[in-house]
Amino acid sequence: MAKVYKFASSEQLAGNLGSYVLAAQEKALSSSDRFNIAISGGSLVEVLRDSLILDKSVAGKVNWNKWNVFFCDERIVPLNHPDSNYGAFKKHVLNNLSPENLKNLKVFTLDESLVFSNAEACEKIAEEYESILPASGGFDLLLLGCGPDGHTCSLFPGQTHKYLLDEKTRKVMYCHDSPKPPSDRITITLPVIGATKETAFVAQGASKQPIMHKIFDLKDTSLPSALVTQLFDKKISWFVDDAAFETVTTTEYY
Ligand SMILES: O=C1O[C@H](COP(=O)(O)O)[C@@H](O)[C@H](O)[C@H]1O
Repeated sequence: MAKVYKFASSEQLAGNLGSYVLAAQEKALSSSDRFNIAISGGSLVEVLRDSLILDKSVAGKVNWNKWNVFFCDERIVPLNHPDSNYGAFKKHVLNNLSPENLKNLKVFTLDESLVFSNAEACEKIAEEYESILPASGGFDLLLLGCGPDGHTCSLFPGQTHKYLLDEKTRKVMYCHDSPKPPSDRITITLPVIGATKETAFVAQGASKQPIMHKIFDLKDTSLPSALVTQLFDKKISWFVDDAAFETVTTTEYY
């Protein structure tokens, strides 16, 4: 069964998510020199700032110099564009770190020189990103968001984007015609999530109530966030707040 951790406030959620990330960091560094983590964009980035920078009980224990940071999905825009997931992470997290913490921190972004070209270039961005993912063992931790339509990473529900969920071998895919702008994106695939040691979703706020009901009460696995939870349940944790989970009645978390 997947685990659901529910909190009354966003501060509590952030602190507990921070402790969860630290535990994954320690576990990884007990057998490796580097901690391989992939993060999402959207609302998650500000939660990361609250967890890893502003929560002082967590901040001092983050071993940034041993982190390899990747992106679960990225929008194909320049890295300084307001829609860039890297750009958001830089603004909210990296810009708040000291030069000492940044020395050996590695952040893996898409190849910006190919941005704003044609579909062929977008495919190339996906191929190149796939080639720089951790070679063996996969990720230690993925941090995922969940959109109001049930998408996670840039895995969207519906027939048009089924090719992304159906992918069995590629690790990174070009997502075209995204229903949420910007239209061109890259995303990790289900095989990558399946090979990851632990995965946490974060969902906060009343706007997430309808989708939480569909994922947990209705168990609508046509929704990528529900599908990921069903497929990899034992390795999945959800960090939610009371507002997002207010209308969820089940305690059977897959
Ligand atoms: O477009 C995206 O949206 C999802 C969900 O974002 P949220 O703001 O609704 O939490 C995000 O996880 C993904 O990385 C991003 O590209």
